[in-house]
Amino acid sequence: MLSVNNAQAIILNLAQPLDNQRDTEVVDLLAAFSRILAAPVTSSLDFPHWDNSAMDGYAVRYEDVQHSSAEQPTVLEIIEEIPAGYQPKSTIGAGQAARIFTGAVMPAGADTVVMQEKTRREENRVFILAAPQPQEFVRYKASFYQAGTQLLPAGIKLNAPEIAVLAAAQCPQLNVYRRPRVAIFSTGDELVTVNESLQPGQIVDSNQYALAALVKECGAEPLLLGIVKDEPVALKKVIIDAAAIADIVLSSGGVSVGDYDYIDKILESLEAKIHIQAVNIKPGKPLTVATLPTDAMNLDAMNLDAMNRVSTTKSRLYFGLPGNPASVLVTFWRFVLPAIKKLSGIKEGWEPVFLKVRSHDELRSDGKRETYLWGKLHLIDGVYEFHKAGGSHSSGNLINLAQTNALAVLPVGKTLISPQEEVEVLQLVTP
Ligand SMILES: Nc1nc2c(c(=O)[nH]1)N[C@H]1C(S)=C(S)[C@@H](COP(=O)(O)OP(=O)(O)OC[C@H]3O[C@@H](n4cnc5c(N)ncnc54)[C@H](O)[C@@H]3O)O[C@H]1N2
Ligand code: MOO
Ligand SMILES: [Mg+2]
Repeated sequence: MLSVNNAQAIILNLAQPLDNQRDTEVVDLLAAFSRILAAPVTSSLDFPHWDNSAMDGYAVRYEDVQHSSAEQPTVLEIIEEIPAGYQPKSTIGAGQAARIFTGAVMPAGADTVVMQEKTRREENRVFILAAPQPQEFVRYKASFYQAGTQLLPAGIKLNAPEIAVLAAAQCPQLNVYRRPRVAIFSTGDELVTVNESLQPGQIVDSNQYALAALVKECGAEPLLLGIVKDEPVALKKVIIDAAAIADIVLSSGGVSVGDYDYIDKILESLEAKIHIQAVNIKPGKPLTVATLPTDAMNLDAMNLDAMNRVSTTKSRLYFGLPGNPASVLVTFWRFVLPAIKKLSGIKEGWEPVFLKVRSHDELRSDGKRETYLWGKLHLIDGVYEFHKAGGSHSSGNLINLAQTNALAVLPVGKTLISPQEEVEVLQLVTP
């Protein structure tokens, strides 16, 4: 059976980034938070914009003060006071200084700032009580960034530091990738919505909610197509509809070997190319990954409103996730999330990041499949420790996944991780 790593490689190869021309939109700076920059940004401003002081003190000529000490202070005449936001008028000559404040423009002639604490003031004279370093406490024009060079590259996520940089560079609007559109539907005759009363044999379609939340969490737009019966005609229609409006299609259920598991057969009838049908992972083994040829499905003939057509790419990535609720979450985190990241325009860092931590509990697997156990990372004296969730780790049990934030991984062949032993974990929620 296909290993988890090989499955990940196949999926990342299939996921193609949005187009950096067509699949973009212009948004205001504040709305750009957590979006993906679609075009590099260059500024015509230097940073700092001009030489300025890093301290409250005195702007001096280094050559005047280089031999100063508490015993033999240098005495300078103060010829100007320069607060922040003020353009200095005079040039500092031999034996002269300017009173200056943090962030204020350096006056011509001065090359060094002496911090206030190393001076003594007597009316319009200042006593320099210690020799500074040459150019000390001057933040030189363009020493942080040079105008005309690249300020930010395309394909990065705009977090608080990038938003601040863009504000400083006076970029009120940004060109970002549009959010990837992810169609979601659930399959199963036993499923009802949260509002419907449960009849014998029925359960609530929790997967749709789980997937909607996961898709939102990674910055994509969920398109909810509801519950579809285990019925080939209805399933075929929803797959065609989903492919017409989304970049990625996610279904849950119907991918195993049961008589009512139709997904793979319908994909074949739509001339989809099935790349993966099973992965050596627990939970989540019967995972289907396919590409849907949009032209073969005759989407154009469906007379869809051009605005509803989201992409001119020749195929859609389809994930038929296994129906068990724990399998849906685990396969999303392990396989779908990297694909959405790559599609979203992010340039790198698509793969999941594993941390090596200490396990608080004994972790067991039959060693046959790469096994994921859910639990919580606790910080103990600054070191992360994995605490396995109590209760059943059946893929049908959703309840004890609540309030977890990590998945511990037991590789194939590993049947036991003892308490205090090291384990690799996938961190799910940033603490
Ligand atoms: N003979 C075999 N049977 C099964 C195998 C196998 O290899 N041979 N694999 C098992 C594994 S592993 C998994 S995982 C499941 C996958 O099943 P399907 O993808 O076909 O999903 P369903 O049969 O439709 O449902 C499975 C299970 O999940 C519940 N479910 C389905 N959808 C939802 C939903 N939207 N919200 C909440 N719960 C849902 C459903 O009621 C079933 O209990 O196959 C095993 N069988
Ligand atoms: O692979 Mo299934 O998700 O173990 O139950
Ligand atoms: Mg089934």
